[in-house]
Amino acid sequence: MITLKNVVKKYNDNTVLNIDQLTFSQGEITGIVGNNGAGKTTLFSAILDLIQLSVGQIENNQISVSQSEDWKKFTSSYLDEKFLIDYLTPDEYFNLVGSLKGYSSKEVQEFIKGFSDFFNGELENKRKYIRSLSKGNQQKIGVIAALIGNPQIILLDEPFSNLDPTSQYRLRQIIKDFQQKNNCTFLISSHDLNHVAEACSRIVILEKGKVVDDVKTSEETMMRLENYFAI
Ligand SMILES: Nc1ncnc2c1ncn2[C@@H]1O[C@H](COP(=O)(O)OP(=O)(O)OP(=O)(O)O)[C@@H](O)[C@H]1O
Repeated sequence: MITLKNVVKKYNDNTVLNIDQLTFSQGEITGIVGNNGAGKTTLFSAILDLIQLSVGQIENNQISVSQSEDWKKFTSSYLDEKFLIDYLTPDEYFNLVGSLKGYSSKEVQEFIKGFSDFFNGELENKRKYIRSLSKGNQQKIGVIAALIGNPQIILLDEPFSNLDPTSQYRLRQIIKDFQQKNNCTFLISSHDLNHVAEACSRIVILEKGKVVDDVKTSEETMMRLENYFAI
């Protein structure tokens, strides 16, 4: 469970995140939506302790993220390609991530095999360096690497962007299946309302750093999102 209390992030006088109280419970898939600059990436960076808050506190399973590293054992994420190591091949990168989590390369390869449809024959057993792959394929590597090691909390920043439509649908299913199997918590930011409404059990709308809506996904959710964004 992740809890935010009185969280404020300012850059000079510009307040980009301002959340009184927000909780993400175990087993939820929450979609974070909002227009450009709404604060989605800032929220994720704050939860991952990649930026220092101006005010407030964030706890991940009762561990203050800014005061201990213990939450990193059960938390994983992919925000952007800076998370990758571009002079490795995809297999080398997966093995490296696996080894950090105590998995043998055989176990990692076994796990990775389960995503061969998603990789579409372009990533496994290829001698290409990550830096020479397309943005979409780089993104696939980062997202699947984030699933290695049975994490309990997974943050994905715009995981559907850069992916072709077939891969978007496959990723949606991968997320849902992984959550069901492991009862883990996903936080997913996205501009794709359709995928968010379909994959997520809860949707939080951010606007100028504030939570302006927070709903359980239902049949009306898509209409509610369209009404909000079609202003
Ligand atoms: N290092 C920084 N210095 C100053 N302002 C920043 C910095 N990082 C982010 N911001 C500002 O914080 C606000 C929120 O940005 P953020 O990237 O979190 O939005 P977002 O919802 O992820 O947007 P997008 O959908 O465009 O990716 C923006 O106004 C942005 O310009």
